[in-house]
Amino acid sequence: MSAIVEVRRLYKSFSRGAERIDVLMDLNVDVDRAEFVALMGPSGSGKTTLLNLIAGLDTPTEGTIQIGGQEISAMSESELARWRTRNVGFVFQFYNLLPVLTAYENVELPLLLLPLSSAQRRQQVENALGLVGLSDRMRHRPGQLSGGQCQRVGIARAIVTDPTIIVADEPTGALDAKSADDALNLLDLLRVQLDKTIIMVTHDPSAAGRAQRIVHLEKGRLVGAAEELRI
Ligand SMILES: Nc1ncnc2c1ncn2[C@@H]1O[C@H](COP(=O)(O)OP(=O)(O)OP(=O)(O)O)[C@@H](O)[C@H]1O
Repeated sequence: MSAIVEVRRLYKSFSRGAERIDVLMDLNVDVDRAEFVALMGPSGSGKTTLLNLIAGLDTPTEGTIQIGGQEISAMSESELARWRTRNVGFVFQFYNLLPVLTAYENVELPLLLLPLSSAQRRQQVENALGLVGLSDRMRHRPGQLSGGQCQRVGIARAIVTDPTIIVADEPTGALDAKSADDALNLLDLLRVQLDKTIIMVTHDPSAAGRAQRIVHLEKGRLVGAAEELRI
């Protein structure tokens, strides 16, 4: 297996007025292709910050991040935005669906940024909604769907562009046990059937247990080092 995500000597600080907050310090981590990794750690340990950096939503203070051989830490903001559109699928705790759009239209949204015909878009949206078992709910709006179904729409939207990696921030945080299980089964299906690499932040040990590897962060550093770093 080759690493698809390579994080090297990563530092991230934020400034608040004159104060500097060091959030991530000297982080090294690899994630393999088609690996499902859970990121755990106390509140404020830097999990979301790391996830955002890997997803190209923010840039490091120091260090490098390579994804699929591309050094995203060296990209300009517009390059990064273009890269994100094609390479990252996002799954959120509260789904982030637009309430006025149908399930179909919500899943179609990321495709509108790509040069595709409407027939190609339709095929990709129908495939993604089929994969999450919602072919019969395409015309429903989020308000007409359960929380579990909304998250399945969110997962369909994350996969519809056929991204390199899927990042999920507390994807089961708002779900009951059965819906959480369904969502985790789906994420695992994306890994097994479509070779997707999944990085999930979670506080829930049972959700984390569904990943192949758990990476623990504490005060901006990885704990449990050696075998977790795999470099
Ligand atoms: N844009 C920002 N500006 C200033 N400080 C920030 C910013 N983003 C995050 N931080 C700080 O960085 C630290 C880590 O935040 P982060 O959200 O990554 O933690 P987390 O481990 O995901 O926490 P939680 O489990 O509570 O979501 C916190 O102290 C937070 O206040």
